[in-house]
Amino acid sequence: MKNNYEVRYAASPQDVKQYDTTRLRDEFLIDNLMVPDQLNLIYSHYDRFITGSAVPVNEILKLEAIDPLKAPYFLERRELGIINIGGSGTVKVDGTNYELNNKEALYVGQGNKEVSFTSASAKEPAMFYINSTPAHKAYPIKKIGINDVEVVELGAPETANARTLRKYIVNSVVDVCQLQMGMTELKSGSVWNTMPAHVHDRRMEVYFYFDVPQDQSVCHFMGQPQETRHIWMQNNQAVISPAWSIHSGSGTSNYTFIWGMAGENLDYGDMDHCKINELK
Ligand SMILES: O=C[C@H](O)[C@@H](O)CC(=O)C(=O)O
Ligand SMILES: [Zn+2]
Repeated sequence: MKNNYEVRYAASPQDVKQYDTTRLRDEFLIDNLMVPDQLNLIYSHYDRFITGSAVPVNEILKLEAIDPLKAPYFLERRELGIINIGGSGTVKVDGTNYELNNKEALYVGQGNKEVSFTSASAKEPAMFYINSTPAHKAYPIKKIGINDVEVVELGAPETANARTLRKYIVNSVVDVCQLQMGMTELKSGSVWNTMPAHVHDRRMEVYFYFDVPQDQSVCHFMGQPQETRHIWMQNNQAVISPAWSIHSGSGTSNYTFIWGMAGENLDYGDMDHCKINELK
């Protein structure tokens, strides 16, 4: 089965100011992830960042070189990060199997030719979330288990932003060209992520919201700090955050999200924080 893909162009903040709800969602919201037996990819012109998912149920899903890459295979000039948010599954890279349980990750460096995805059980399929960025060097494949991540506790219950941040694919854990990925889990009773908000004009970012309880939702905030907009996000949806945009959210309950970044540097802490009482 062929990989499905969609291309999204980059937009200037001056243009985005004029967007209505539909246009904002068309440009930035990704709402076709985690579809059973499909491998779906969204190619963004922001840092040529690809967001995708593979949910193998009855089929083996293979990562293919989509047309915009003009490459013989997907990773010819790219690196790849995968985090499994479903049941146990396997990522096979050039003949070697890597088992990924729930919330385990795999970094696959440039130059690997064949990548495929399978689930251990069709009843509880693996749900592979995928990020990929251009790469200039071939770094080794590395599995990142739950004990390999760097953990940071952030926020407080009083400000409804108590959360655990887990850095999976950052350069202190695995050698990478430009991709960074991690997961942030909101504590029960806390709803705000990335507040105080920040921007990093050096890097774009994609947020993927999951483990959102049934009938609950997350309101994602984007835009320049003094010109914000919001997008209501449902479970298993992602949103592209341009380098000029804040990326923060508030839920009607707690939830978890995966963040992925790419761009100019690998310094996770390089952010320009926005004063909460100056946001508009
Ligand atoms: O640049 C860093 C990213 O926006 C996220 O890692 C922030 C985040 O998960 C949080 O504060 O909750
Ligand atoms: Zn950020």
